[in-house]
Amino acid sequence: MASTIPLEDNINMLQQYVEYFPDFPKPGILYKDVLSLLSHIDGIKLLEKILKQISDQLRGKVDCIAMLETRGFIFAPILALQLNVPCIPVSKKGNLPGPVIEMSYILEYGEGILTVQLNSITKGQKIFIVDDFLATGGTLEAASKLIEKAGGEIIQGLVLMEKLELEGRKRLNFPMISLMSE
Ligand SMILES: O=P(O)(O)OC[C@H]1O[C@H](OP(=O)(O)OP(=O)(O)O)[C@H](O)[C@@H]1O
Ligand SMILES: Nc1ncnc2[nH]cnc12
Repeated sequence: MASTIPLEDNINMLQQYVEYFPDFPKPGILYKDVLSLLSHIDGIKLLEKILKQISDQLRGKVDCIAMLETRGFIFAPILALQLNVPCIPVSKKGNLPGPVIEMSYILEYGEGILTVQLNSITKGQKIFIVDDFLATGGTLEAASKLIEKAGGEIIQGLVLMEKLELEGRKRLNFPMISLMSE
C-alpha cells in the first residue's frame, strides 16, 4: 500500500531547494529565491505534491486564482489544475492589454504599480490569491485591494515563503497560508 508523507514533512524537505542571495537586489536585502527549487526535478515534484495536499482543503471553495506577476505566475497554474479553476493575472503596470485598474505599492526593496484587467473578475467571485513571497505585505495588500475593487471576495492567500520579522500578514484581511516561514 502506498504511504502518504505528511504535508509538514514534505514542506521541510522543500526548504533545501531554496537558495539565499545576500545583498540582492539591493545592499542589506537577503533574497530568498524560491524559484531555485524549479532547478531540481525533485523540487518540482515535491512542490506539486505539496500543492496537491493544500488543494485538498480548498477544493470547491474558490472560483478563481489571482496570480501575481512574476513568480506567482509560475506556481498558480499548478494549484489551478488541482482545483479545476481558472487563473487571472495581477500584473505590473504596462504588461496587460486593454483597460485596467491600477494601484501603487511599496515592497521590501522598491515600489511599483499593479494592474488588473477590467472585467477579469466578476462580482462576488471567490478569489484565491497566490504569490511566491510575503515580506512587507505591500504587494499582496495592493493586489487584494485591486481585486476587491473589481468585485472579488478574497477567501484565501498563499505564498511559498514568508519573512516573519516584517509581519506582512498583519496588513492582509484574509487568511494566509505560507508553506515556508522564517
Ligand atoms: O511583501 P512585499 O514586501 O511586497 O514583497 C513581496 C513581493 O516581492 C517580490 O516581488 P518582485 O516585484 O520582486 O517580483 P518578481 O520577482 O516576482 O517579479 C515577490 O515576488 C513578492 O511579490
Ligand atoms: N527577501 C526576499 N526574498 C525573496 N523575495 C522577496 N520579495 C520581497 N522580499 C524578498
